[in-house]
Amino acid sequence: MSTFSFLTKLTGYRWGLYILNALAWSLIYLAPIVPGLVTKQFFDVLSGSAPYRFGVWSLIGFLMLAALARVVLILFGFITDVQFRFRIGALLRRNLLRHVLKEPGARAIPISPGEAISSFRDDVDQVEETVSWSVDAFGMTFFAAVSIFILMRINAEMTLLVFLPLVVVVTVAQLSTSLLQKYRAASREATSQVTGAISEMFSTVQSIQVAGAEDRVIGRFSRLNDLRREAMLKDKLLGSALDSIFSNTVNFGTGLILLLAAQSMRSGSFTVGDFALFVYYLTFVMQFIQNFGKFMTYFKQSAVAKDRLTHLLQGAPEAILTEHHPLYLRTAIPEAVTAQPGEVDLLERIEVRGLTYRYPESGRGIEAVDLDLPRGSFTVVTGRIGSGKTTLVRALLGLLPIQAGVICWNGKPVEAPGDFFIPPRSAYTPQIPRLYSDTLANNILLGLDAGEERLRRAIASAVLEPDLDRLPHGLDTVIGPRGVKLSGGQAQRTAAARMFVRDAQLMVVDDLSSALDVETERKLWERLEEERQGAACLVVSHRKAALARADKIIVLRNGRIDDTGRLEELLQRNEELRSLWYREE
Ligand SMILES: Nc1ncnc2c1ncn2[C@@H]1O[C@H](COP(=O)(O)OP(=O)(O)OP(=O)(O)O)[C@@H](O)[C@H]1O
Repeated sequence: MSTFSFLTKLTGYRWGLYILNALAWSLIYLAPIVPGLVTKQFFDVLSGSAPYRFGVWSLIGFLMLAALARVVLILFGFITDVQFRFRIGALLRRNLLRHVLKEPGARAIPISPGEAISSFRDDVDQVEETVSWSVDAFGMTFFAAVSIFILMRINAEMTLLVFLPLVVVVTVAQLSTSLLQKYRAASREATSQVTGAISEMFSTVQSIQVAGAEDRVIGRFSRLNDLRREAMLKDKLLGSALDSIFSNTVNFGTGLILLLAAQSMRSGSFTVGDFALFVYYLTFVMQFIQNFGKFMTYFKQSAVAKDRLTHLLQGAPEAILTEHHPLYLRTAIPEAVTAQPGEVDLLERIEVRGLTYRYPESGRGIEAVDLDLPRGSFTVVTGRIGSGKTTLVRALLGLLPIQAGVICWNGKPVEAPGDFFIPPRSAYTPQIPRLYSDTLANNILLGLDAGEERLRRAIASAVLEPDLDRLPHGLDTVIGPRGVKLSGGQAQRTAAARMFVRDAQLMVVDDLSSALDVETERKLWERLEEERQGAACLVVSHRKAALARADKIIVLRNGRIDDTGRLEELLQRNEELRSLWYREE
């Protein structure tokens, strides 16, 4: 999509407001035409070149009125401008965020969070700025056309001399914009790198300290800042050089006009009023030239911004960015519709055939995995480190975009696993849980309206009660980055409680071994058995307590199924399982 059609589609979100805005700004830019003519009349009256029609005070009154009208118009123009640009900026951010949230977890954003924040903030601002400046371009062009017409009628030769610099400036700007575009992209990139580095440093403070890497990290940060300074300097220098060319070319034109006007006035072909009109309009023409150049620069810069925003889409159609959706600025945002237990198709059986996902970066992952998860089953996926266990559960749940294979729920193919495998159909305890700076209860519920009893049951199933007693405010203790820091095991059990409270029909648990000692693990599986009410469990584990309980064990090796069966059979015939089992011992 070209930058022009991108901006047009975005503008189309609020055509009415845009037209109102363009109208307001066109009037604001056209407004000086009237005081210009009044000024001309004023001087012609004073110098006796025009008949005395209005008194001097009426002329002053006209000028005041024109100024007042312009002030009111500018006020109106600012209101329409702010209303319009806020809406298109918000739409762009909304569409991007929605796309990011819909992507499978592993593909959410192709850059660091810091860089993504930069892009959401600066690139969207840039696009907003360009669309907003387009109305100024219209207004200024109208003004230029009308004033040229009036001035040409007075003195065509001099008028050309006023507008000649314009052609020069526009040409220079056009020639240098590709260079400016390059510098702008480099400076944005360098800024993102710095923001990204800050975000990485803050999130890994402990690792940096443990590794004694402070000096190296600061050194790298300093190098990134140097690169940014260089890139910003080039960008700003070229921008300012262009600005200065714009204004000085016009100043040069002004000088020429003054010389020519003096000569014609002496010869009597040019009145004082004409002179006043030329000088008066010239100020605005200067503004037009500078601002038009600025608009063209913005336009080029928004091409860079658009490319960076498109990069965040990771190959999805660009049209996503400009899709029209409600923003709910004045009305309440509708509640998200989530299915309740009992409203979804009750699980009978999940069948997975040929599930394949290979990480593009390493070429490793899983290949042609088949899986059957009947209602009430307890399936354990096991294998060595790196055999593909996590990849398998994440691909099944739609957290990785599967490259081949089909997943069926009760015989019906699941089109978008990421949207489908959510509570109350499924719930998941990942290997590395994320906790938020909020109370323990809110971390478990995450907005779910579950009631005290269900929450207590989930905590018991996750064997989290002993930890609860030790927290200063129990369930109301603030945990996470800004609160009490939980141990790795406690964090994982909190994540398990988060899964249990959702009463899902498929429960997926990725390796709880670091969260549980042998005794606690036994308790957890026992309580799960009592509470799960027929839910199917898919558990990644190499621990005996889980393997011994499994209806079926799936042994993965190098991303493929090595064998499947019950523990006793596999211990007899599968070398891989035997080595895992006895290593545990
Ligand atoms: N983000 C990634 N990018 C590239 N390769 C990856 C990525 N994540 C995992 N892999 C590779 O894919 C393979 C399977 O990884 P996976 O995490 O599924 O193994 P696992 O059996 O769950 O290991 P563990 O027991 O350590 O959890 C490994 O060889 C790993 O190196």
